[in-house]
Amino acid sequence: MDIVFISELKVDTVIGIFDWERAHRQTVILNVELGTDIRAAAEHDDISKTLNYKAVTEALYAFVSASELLLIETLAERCAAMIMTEFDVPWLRLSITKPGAMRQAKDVGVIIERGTPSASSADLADG
Ligand SMILES: Nc1nc2c(c(=O)[nH]1)N=C([C@H](O)[C@@H](O)CO)CN2
Repeated sequence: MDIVFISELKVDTVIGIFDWERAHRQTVILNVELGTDIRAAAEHDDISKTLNYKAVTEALYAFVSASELLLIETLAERCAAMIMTEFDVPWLRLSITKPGAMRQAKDVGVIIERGTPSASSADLADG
């Protein structure tokens, strides 16, 4: 399995359990690794044969920006479901951090992995 990734996507959104957090947008940072197979795109040098990171980034940005959730857990699950459904991704690892949420810590957040890493027929043939 190959991976297309998006690193340190910054989005301002309404997120948090406290009253003040409902009134001010805060920055969250997302990192996403998307399971895919890049070989057909590489062979044909063709964007239509791969997972277009521009399309995923724009969809993720719009989704997070429009959300108004309490927990980063909920946001992570919903982002994962959206990406897997809309982009037909069989496996992903996604982290969301909320820098500055805890002044004692540089960063806090969650990391989730969802789906099953796919082995292509070529992988299986490679042994
Ligand atoms: N596991 C979590 N813990 C906490 C969350 C969260 O979303 N997941 N959120 C908060 C507050 O909103 C916090 O960010 C404010 O400082 C606290 N703990």
